[in-house]
Formats: sequence, C-alpha cells, structure tokens
Amino acid sequence: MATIPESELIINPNGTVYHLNLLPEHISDTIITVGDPERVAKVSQYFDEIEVQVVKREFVTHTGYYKGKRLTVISTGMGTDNIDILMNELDALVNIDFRSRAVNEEKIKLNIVRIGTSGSLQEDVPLGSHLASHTSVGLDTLMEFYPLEQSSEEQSITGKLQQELGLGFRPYCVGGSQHLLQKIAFDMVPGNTLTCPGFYAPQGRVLRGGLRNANLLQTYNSFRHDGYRLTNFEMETAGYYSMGRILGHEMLSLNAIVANRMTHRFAENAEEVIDSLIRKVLDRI
Ligand SMILES: O=P(O)(O)O[C@H]1O[C@H](CO)[C@@H](O)[C@H]1O
Ligand SMILES: O=c1cc[nH]c(=O)[nH]1
Repeated sequence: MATIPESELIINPNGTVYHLNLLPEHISDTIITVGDPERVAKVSQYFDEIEVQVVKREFVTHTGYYKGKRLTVISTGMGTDNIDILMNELDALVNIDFRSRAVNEEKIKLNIVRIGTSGSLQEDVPLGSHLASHTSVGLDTLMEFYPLEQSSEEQSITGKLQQELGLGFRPYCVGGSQHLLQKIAFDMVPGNTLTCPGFYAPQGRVLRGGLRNANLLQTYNSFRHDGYRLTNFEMETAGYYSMGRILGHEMLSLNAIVANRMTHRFAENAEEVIDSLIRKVLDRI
C-alpha cells in the first residue's frame, strides 16, 4: 500500500492536520466556509450547540448542531493559496488514514458551501443581492500546478479571456455543484464569478499603486463568449471549484454583493446582506 511521507501530509504531535489543527472527528461532512475569521461566530451563533472550537492562523473552526444537523464552519482568510491548503487538508481528514498514511479505498464526498462577499461587475447585478456562482474563472495561477480537467467549452472561455487580457498564462474555468445549486441557490442571482489574485489592481482598483491595464474593469465587464459573461469578482471561488473537481467534493460558492464597480457604490447594509445569506444557507443546507 502506498504511503504518504511525513513531510507531505504533516501531522502535528497531537494528531491534528498541520494548518487546520483538526482531527478527523472534529468535522462534519457538511461544511460552511467563510473568508473572515470573525464571520465563523456569526454563523455558529445560530447553532443549538457548539461541540468543537479550534483556532490556528486564519483557520477558525466551529462544529456543532443546527436544528439537529451536524455542521462545521471554517474560515479560510483570503486568496486561493489558502483554498489549496483548506481543500487538501479537509480531504486528508476524510480520505487518508492518519495512522497508516494510506489513501482510504472508500472515498467520502464533502458538501462545502462558501458564504463570501463580492463585488458586482455588471450594472444589473445589484448591491445587496445574493449571487450563486454557477461557474468561476480563476485569474490566479493555482491550476498551473494541478492536472485539472476542463471541457472544450471551459477551455474556449479561458483562451478568449487570456487573449483579451494579454496574460502570459491561461486562466481556468470550472462549474459549481449542480446538486447544491438546486438545493440551496434556486432563487439566487445566477452568476459567473471571476476569482482574482488580489483586491486592488487585479480588481481594477487604483489607490497609489497604479494599473498596468487601464481598461481592465471594462474588459471584465464587456467580456462575452456565446452568451457567457462575468458577473462578479472575489478571491477564492475558482480555487474551490477546481479543487472540488480534482478531489471529488461538492462545492458551491455564494456571494453577498457588497460593491458595485459599475455604479461605484458600496452597500451601507453589508452586514445585513451577509447575515440574511447565512440564515438562508443554514435553513437549506
Ligand atoms: O468576504 P470573503 O469571504 O473574505 O470574500 C471576499 O472578501 C475578501 C476581500 O475583501 C476576499 O476574500 C474576497 O473573496
Ligand atoms: O469588490 C469586492 C468586494 C468583496 N470582495 C472582493 O474581493 N471584491
């Protein structure tokens, strides 16, 4: 049986996985993820009971029960580099035997729902809306390192976007879980989410650092491929969708639209928009 060396799957002296600091029994197979560590308690405040609370770096985990269902909520911090860590370590917790360091024959499929904030790229995606990412396009380079399989349709979207943006690498495009979209996001705004490797220049924001491509935001806004358009941006979704496809987990990213870059407005009630999304997800998950 092939075993994974201790330098690759790092297990802490107390038996927990390296960054998440969790044991396999600490997590449910139904997981809500958030970027902001302080948002974890904003989800678990609705639990009837919290049985696990663990903190390490930006990864804060609470596991408990909501209306009798065992749920885990974990924060990730920002960016797809953290999603690489989160998804590999969650998968290791359920699909690798920590004693033998061998991959289990029978695989467990996790259901993971991201509740995050996001900026709108289209005037008709309003502030305060709840947008479900049907697909996501990654402008980060995480998938330059994994053997991600993509359909010809996904490849033609990313090829065209690469050309329009003049990028030296090819972006990647992946869809979310159809099952979770139908179960949780049936009445939300459907969207295609652009995952950016930063909040400022990669999202066309200029403070003092400048912008290499002055037309960046306009290019995102007007990009079209057979009716496909980009609706919003944030910093994690494409990482989740691609790692979910590679590792075999159901993944859905939901976005509270707190900024509209076309109308130059930021939501005054951002916390309420996030809270109502949290309550919707808890009742449907
Ligand atoms: O609100 P969260 O979940 O952190 O998501 C969005 O907000 C952060 C930027 O402010 C990025 O992580 C982006 O993806
Ligand atoms: O505009 C925004 C708002 C939230 N998160 C982002 O990444 N961008």
